[in-house]
Amino acid sequence: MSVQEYLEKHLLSRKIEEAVNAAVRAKAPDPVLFIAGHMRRAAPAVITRVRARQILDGHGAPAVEVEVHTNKAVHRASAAGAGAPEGAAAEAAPDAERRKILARAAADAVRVINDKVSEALVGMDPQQQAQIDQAIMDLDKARHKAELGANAMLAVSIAACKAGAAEKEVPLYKHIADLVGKSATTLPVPLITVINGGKHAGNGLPIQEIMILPVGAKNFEEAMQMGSETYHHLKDIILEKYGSDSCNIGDHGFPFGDLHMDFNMPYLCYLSIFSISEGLDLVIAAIERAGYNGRIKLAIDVAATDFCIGKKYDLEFKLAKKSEQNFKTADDMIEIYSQLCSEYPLVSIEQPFDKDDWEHSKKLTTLELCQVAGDDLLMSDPERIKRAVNEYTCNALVNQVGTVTEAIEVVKQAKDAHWGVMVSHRSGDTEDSFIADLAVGAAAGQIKAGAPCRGECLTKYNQLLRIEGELGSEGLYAGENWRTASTS
Ligand SMILES: C=C(OP(=O)(O)O)C(=O)O
Repeated sequence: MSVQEYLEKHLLSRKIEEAVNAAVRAKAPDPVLFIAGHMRRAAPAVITRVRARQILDGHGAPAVEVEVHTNKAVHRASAAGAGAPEGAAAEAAPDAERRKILARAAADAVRVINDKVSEALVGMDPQQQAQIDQAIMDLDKARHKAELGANAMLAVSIAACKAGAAEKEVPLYKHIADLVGKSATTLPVPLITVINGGKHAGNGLPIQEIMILPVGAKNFEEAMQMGSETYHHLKDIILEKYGSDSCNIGDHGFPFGDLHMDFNMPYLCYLSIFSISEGLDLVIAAIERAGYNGRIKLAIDVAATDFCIGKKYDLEFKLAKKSEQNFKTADDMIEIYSQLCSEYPLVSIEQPFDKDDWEHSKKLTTLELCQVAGDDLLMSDPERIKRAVNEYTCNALVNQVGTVTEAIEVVKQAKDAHWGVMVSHRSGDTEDSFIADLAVGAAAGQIKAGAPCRGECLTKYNQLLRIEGELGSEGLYAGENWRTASTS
């Protein structure tokens, strides 16, 4: 592009004139410096380099942090987990060894970003998210995100998205809404995890999460207040019923409790419960004690892929002693879910069957008992979503995906099918709060970001509190419309 073309493209001749007029009006003592400052701000931002480093995520595992530099500022992002997919070797390795494998993967991703990704993105306009994401994907196409790793790619994409928002001088959620083609005024209902089980905790509970949804709150701030009160009542109930050993994560993250274990334990990983209804009973008791009966609903993430053996579901997969009666068929599981939906205010079930069990997921969805959200089943993969939409295999999307553009595409796909959209964190996430802005920008209606405790979870909820404050009377809490907010 010639200098003349560049000036014309960015309307710089007019901006030079404006800068000169402003210098005259301000009686600038040094007009050249004044005009230069003006023009630096008026010049379009371009990416000048991309830098990556290794950090630790919420599991204390190696993760990749990325900085996108423009001629104006530096924008930082990170995503949970190592740079590359963990692969069978890492999955099978003992924890300490796994850390080494993940560190090597993260180091590889850092090298690729500093070298190849930086070179590919230099000179690009940070507002052109789709082009940036395409350039990242093109680098890794042949390897299906194996070279960079999905999480490292996501970190680059998010950092670029933040740079795009800064260049437009709008909040991040507004920039995302522009990319989606929506207005950004809907605050999501938080699905707040209050009990962890499955592979995420050391108790006997087979399912991964029990969550509360304060749908009866008047706004997001009240929703978080209701959620955190209930969470702390739950702690008291657990202490009364099972004793202090049951709250087994200390304030400072030590996994077996420390002197501070009476306060603010991150997740309620008590050792003594085994059944889903036992967990739900505790949460219902906490909701009642907090005085929010009827205003808080329940959700579960079964993460059933983790305990599907052959075609059966081992509800005692973490127990040494097993009984045949707790080895359930998929049809038994449908019975269990139907029973739970009739006995509790259970409004959402995530990943109720194995990742490839399309048939039973469809059977459950068709019963219309509650929202059925696909996580492993869909893998945020447009082809799998298309099939699920056609076959009505589920009716909500859990969104965890490779680049911002891909996330937006699958959200649109889900919206077009009139599905619910749940923007989700990763377990052991980093302190990046991007998904809060994504949930508002994409008008998802639902966000799942963990307990009302621990920095990596709170950073998302706190960002939503800021956004609600910023939107003022324009902000609308999804509340009872949490399933349909994304489709309006
Ligand atoms: C948050 C989740 O956990 P993970 O990051 O382990 O998939 C989930 O399964 O929804």
